[in-house]
Amino acid sequence: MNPFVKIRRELHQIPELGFQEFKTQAYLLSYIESLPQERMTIKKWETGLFVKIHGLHPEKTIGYRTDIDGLPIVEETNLSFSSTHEAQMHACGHDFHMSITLGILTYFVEQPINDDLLFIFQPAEEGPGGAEPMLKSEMMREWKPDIIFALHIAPEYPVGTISLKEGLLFANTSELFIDLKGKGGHAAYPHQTNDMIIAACNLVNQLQTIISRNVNPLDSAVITIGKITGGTVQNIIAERARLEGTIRTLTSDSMTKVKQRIKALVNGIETGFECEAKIDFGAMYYQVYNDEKLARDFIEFVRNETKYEVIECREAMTGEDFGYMLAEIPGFMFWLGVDSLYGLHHAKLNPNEDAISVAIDIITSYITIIGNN
Ligand SMILES: CC(=O)N[C@@H](CCC[C@H](N)C(=O)O)C(=O)O
Repeated sequence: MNPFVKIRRELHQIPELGFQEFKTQAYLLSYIESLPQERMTIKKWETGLFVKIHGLHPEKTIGYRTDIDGLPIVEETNLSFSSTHEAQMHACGHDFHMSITLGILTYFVEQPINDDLLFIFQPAEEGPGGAEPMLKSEMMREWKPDIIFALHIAPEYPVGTISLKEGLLFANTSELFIDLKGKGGHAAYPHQTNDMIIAACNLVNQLQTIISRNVNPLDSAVITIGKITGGTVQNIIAERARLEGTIRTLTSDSMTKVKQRIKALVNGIETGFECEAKIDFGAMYYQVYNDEKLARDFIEFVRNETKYEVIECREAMTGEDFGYMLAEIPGFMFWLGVDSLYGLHHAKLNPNEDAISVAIDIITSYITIIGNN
């Protein structure tokens, strides 16, 4: 078996949520420390890592970033190497991202190039966000790369295909948490209460009118409420309800507008249902904006210099805190085709492992060219 497929399977078994990636960090460290250390410096950052491979005649530093966290999902793949952590799963491909990164790192330990390489193992991409604090860290100040790139698995594309575009690739995001508190009571006496289940249901419907009636239809925005909790038992009118969701917009102006409208509608719910509401916009991620020249050069490189296929895609409403790194360092992100019937964040996501060697092949060839010039 390809050693990086084996590594992927081992990492797949130990998914951990943001800033709790202790076993993951230990696994990564133990592998990286087993490689020859002469040209390598490793620094821990929270539950992540910075690993520098010193070049032969460095003129610049090339950065490559992987995320390392999992999601709170009960895995349903039935794979022999399914998650051993209860209700946690690598359902966004970060196990792939990590094993590919270790494959690239290993290659350049064995075959050094002129430039320095910085590998960034970043915690908490799914939330609350590790990229922004990592970017502000002492280590990043000292080792800041001159260019940086990363990939994300794409279940909808076949293996052997990558996909990207110049400019905007992923949306701006903001988490959304709304707590409602009213007067609960006996299920048979609704007139003596103000039911937070009814208030929450109304609010969920009203929130969608922001997308259909407040955002310019030629722009794009999404509000998803992914979780509702409230009440205690079937015959008690609920005193509390909580909505948890996320907002996605293609522009920061739309994000500001959507948030203003959410506040207005929540105020309306407070008045209409005689309750109290608290809004928390949680973590925000800046859009992923690919440097136009670097993305174009990479597209031409894969198209002309490799046996793989490039699809020039449209932007997506996914979010990625790698956007913060791209806002400060020129670079790009691309999608890696992994051909899974089930998509990202699905309990049955099962990416094709042949994509691991495809990614290692493309990226090591690309870095060899740009890192020896
Ligand atoms: C690639 C991907 O799926 N990223 C996540 C990022 C989540 C950001 C944040 N926790 C939020 O929910 O807004 C995504 O859901 O797009």
